[in-house]
Amino acid sequence: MKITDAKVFVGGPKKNYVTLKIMTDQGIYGLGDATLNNRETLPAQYLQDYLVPNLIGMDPRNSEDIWQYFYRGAYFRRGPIATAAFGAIDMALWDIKGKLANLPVYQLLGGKSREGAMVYAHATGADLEDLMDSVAFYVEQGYKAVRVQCGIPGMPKGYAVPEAKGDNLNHITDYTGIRPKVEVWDTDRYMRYMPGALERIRERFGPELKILHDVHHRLLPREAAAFARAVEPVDLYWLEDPTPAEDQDALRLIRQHSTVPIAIGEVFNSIYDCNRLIEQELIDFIRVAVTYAGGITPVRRIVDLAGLHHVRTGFHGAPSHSPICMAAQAHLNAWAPNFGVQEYLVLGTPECDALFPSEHRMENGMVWVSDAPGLGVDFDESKAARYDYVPGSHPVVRLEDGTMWNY
Ligand SMILES: O=C(O)[C@@H](O)[C@H](O)[C@H](O)CO
Ligand SMILES: [Mg+2]
Repeated sequence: MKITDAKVFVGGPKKNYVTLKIMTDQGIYGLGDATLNNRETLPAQYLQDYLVPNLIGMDPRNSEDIWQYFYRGAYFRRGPIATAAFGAIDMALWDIKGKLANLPVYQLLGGKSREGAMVYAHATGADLEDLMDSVAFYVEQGYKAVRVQCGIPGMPKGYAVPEAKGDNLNHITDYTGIRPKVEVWDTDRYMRYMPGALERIRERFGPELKILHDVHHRLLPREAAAFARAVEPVDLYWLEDPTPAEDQDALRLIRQHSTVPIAIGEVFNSIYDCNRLIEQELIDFIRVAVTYAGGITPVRRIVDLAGLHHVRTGFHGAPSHSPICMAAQAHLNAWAPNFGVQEYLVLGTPECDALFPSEHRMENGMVWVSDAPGLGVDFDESKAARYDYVPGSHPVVRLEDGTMWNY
């Protein structure tokens, strides 16, 4: 069996999805997602210029060797542009493998450990009252877990939250131009306000709701330890990205002062970003994405390593991932013995569903994986032609005096 060709598409409904389609001499094709949020053209270019020409003629069944060939073959290792491109290839090869075997990918991983996989929604609010409405909206739809973020009084231009009340959809990446919007951050205001706000959410929604909160890497280690201690009474499901991702030792200080579960990893792109945190049991949830971390092959290894150390999965699911990445994660979630939760934002516009037809379903706060062979997502090329690349950007954040800070 041989790969005969591969095509890269960039575009989508209000998104720049990077979709890879690998064709074979047996008529079977595979699909992968290389969307690197707000830098989408770069993995596309890497695929087109280097990886696709080398793929042609390879046996698509050898997904492990192909992954190693590109990873080691690059000489310069890791980095999200490369791993997003490798990730798309790897997803497409698992898709082909499943179609060849006439089995859904979760069967190739070891079958189902559960039926539905719990997801968490993003509730956001310009202020706490607005956030409460947003949480109620998701609870009414049956979500069991909700991430909560709201504006901080006195802090201008928010915190990855809407500026206007009632605008509760998460659209962090802005497609009105290449120059990022600037948010303003004030740690003191956040530290004073947010623990009490989280307690009010717990009081209003009761003990059952799983409440998650994302700090977006903005606290220094001592501040994060103090914050984690302050939110202990809230009984959070997780506290996400409390400190800048590069300083892994920062998490040790948090551990010494609090038992709040820590989730990290959405900006990681290899097992080498995860292994110390997992082995030293400094985290409770690993948040890699199948696209950014290089595909199903390496992420399965991360999941197995995590399982040895009681670390559960909580894969990234921001709207920048196409339905193909979300499908790959749905298969891993169905299998993983140490599954925790899956982040889920409403992608399912009619336009997106038409471009990526599938039988994967979201109901009652759970994802129900498709039983179709392979990843179970198709791609309608005839509809892809109507979407072009639209320059966009992720916001940046500065302190009030102008100092650049961590998003
Ligand atoms: O946990 C999340 O989904 C967020 O941290 C987003 O990934 C981030 O704002 C990038 O848009
Ligand atoms: Mg996050």
